[in-house]
Amino acid sequence: MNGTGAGTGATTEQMPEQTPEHAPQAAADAPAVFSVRNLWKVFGPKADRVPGSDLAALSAEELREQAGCTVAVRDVSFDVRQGEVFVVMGLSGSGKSTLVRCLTRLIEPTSGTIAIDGEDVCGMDKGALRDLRRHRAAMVFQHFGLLPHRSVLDNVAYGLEIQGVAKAERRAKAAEMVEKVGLAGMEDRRPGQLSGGQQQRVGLARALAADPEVLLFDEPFSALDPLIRRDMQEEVVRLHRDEGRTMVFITHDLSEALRLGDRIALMRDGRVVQCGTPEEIVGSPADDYVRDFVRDVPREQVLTVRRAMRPAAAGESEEGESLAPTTTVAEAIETVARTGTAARVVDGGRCVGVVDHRSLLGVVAGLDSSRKAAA
Ligand SMILES: Nc1ncnc2c1ncn2[C@@H]1O[C@H](COP(=O)(O)OP(=O)(O)OP(=O)(O)O)[C@@H](O)[C@H]1O
Repeated sequence: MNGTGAGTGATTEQMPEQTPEHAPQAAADAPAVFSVRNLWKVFGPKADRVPGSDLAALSAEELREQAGCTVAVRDVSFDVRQGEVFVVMGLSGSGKSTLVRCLTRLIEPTSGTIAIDGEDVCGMDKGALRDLRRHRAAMVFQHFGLLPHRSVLDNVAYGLEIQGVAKAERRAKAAEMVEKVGLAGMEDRRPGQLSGGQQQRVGLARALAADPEVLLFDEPFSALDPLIRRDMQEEVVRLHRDEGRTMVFITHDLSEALRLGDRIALMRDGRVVQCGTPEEIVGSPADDYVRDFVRDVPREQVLTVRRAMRPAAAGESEEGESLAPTTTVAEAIETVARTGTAARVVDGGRCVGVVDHRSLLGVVAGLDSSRKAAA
């Protein structure tokens, strides 16, 4: 792990377009689907003596030498809210996969609590766990493990087959999902006759066919070339927008996290160093590590006019173009440059502030960083 954000910086070209295609943010007061509290995962002998003890204060290296243990997840707490895309981001080895695998106990947590819809995951027996993984929180892996001799349709129907769904019903459901992920007309092909991106879509359709409450994605697109990867990201955004399904998405790629996430948990050495919206992470980094991580992000493409606005002066709240509070600073710059005047930020029919050349440039230059983004 290189300890800095070097190499993770996003270029302008890679940056998210915060256009209306981006799914609406899940409401901050939406109920939690997953609630994780004080979660630890320690690998190694007698791992359960580590959380909360003096051993936990040792550096990773000391702990490995003295106790033969590795702390992959260290005292992590967060909620995944209904309808949001929750991204877990961090460099290689920071604990992302371990954390997400703990959610459905594909990896057994060492200590802490996990609940799904208020139900204790750690107390589930084998049957309840199977049900959890199949119906409630399905995982989409980087390698989908498609069955090579089966058609696209049968691959998609496979999960339903395991569940004992009758043939006609599962084929009908599978056909619907194949259509949903944009593979209509390819039902009879074998996986080997598909491109990498199309194979990913088959895997996605298979996970969707089980109609899980939450989709868990483990770096599903990291092996794809950039254009196909972009396609698949848009597919995820579209699915999310159409269905509002809750998603947890692991990535080590900052631009992917910013493009997809309603909220991002940024991990370092097993800890969540900051959990917030893309705007909070980029606009109000919690520490130097996060600041370094997001250093190359074009701020104007992530930050919104909420950060740039100032109170309206007399007469200003009735004049000028109106912008939604979710408008990016980049879009607002275009409006202000075109009209040559300040623009109003209007929320629910009420003018909540004004942006002008100066306030917008202040955000681009980072002069706003002492100011917190409005909630
Ligand atoms: N089964 C295991 N036994 C021992 N240590 C493990 C095991 N699995 C993971 N680790 C360690 O836990 C830490 C976190 O690993 P994890 O795979 O969760 O990270 P990650 O952020 O998902 O990395 P990547 O992006 O490379 O997949 C690493 O130091 C890793 O070496």
